[in-house]
Amino acid sequence: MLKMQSLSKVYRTEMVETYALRHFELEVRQGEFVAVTGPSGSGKTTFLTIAGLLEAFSGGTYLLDGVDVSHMADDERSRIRNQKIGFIFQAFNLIPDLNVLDNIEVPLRYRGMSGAERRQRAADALARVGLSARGRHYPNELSGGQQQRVAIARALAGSPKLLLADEPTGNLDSQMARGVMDLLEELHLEGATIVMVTHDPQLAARAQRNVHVIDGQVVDIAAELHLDPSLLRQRATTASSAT
Ligand SMILES: Nc1ncnc2c1ncn2[C@@H]1O[C@H](COP(=O)(O)OP(=O)(O)OP(=O)(O)O)[C@@H](O)[C@H]1O
Repeated sequence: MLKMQSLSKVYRTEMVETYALRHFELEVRQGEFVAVTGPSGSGKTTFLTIAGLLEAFSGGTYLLDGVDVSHMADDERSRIRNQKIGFIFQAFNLIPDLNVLDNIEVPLRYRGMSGAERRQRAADALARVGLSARGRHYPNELSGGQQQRVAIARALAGSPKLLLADEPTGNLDSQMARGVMDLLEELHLEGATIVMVTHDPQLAARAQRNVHVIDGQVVDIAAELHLDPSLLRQRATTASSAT
């Protein structure tokens, strides 16, 4: 699904060059749930913005779903981003003046769908995250955990090939964070490919595989858990019955 080879990203100002990523190597297979961890400033967000085609990189190769996006023009890159990628951010990024269903529809406007199809997909995605009754509510009428579920529904509505999450539970208390992690685990068991950046080792432990980044490089992919789906399902059940 995602393959980065010797990827580098340099931020240049007049005085300083910062290598945010250097010889960055990562492969994520379809259906994997990968957590990317590492200290502050190690390059995790830079990796995620490049993986999500939000930012260009300086060198190396990036294959997304078999397509080499390394030298792509900006408009083509945005087209692929809208088609293939769903984003979940720490700050939810919902639009306060739009109700929940309208928020979920926003990215679908770039997919050339009819209004009826957009509404149907938004309703289906909202049902998937268990919030059908909240479609006409506004974001400030929802709890933080519910807002993040809406943001996940928005990411899912376009049926993305790849879900990218940046500290998805960073603004939530521990109970709500558990609910959001349960949902991500369920989506993974249903076949979603998820890459999640997190500071939190406990959250990372719930992913299928951990990738550690230090100083812009992947340093430890030996910490893989390689759990089979039945074990993951068992773990998800235990986690949700504990809440
Ligand atoms: N726009 C920018 N201009 C210059 N340097 C940048 C820019 N964005 C990031 N950097 C630098 O690149 C490096 C990696 O930053 P990045 O935000 O990817 O780290 P991170 O691991 O996500 O950190 P955190 O966990 O604190 O969010 C840091 O040294 C940072 O200062």
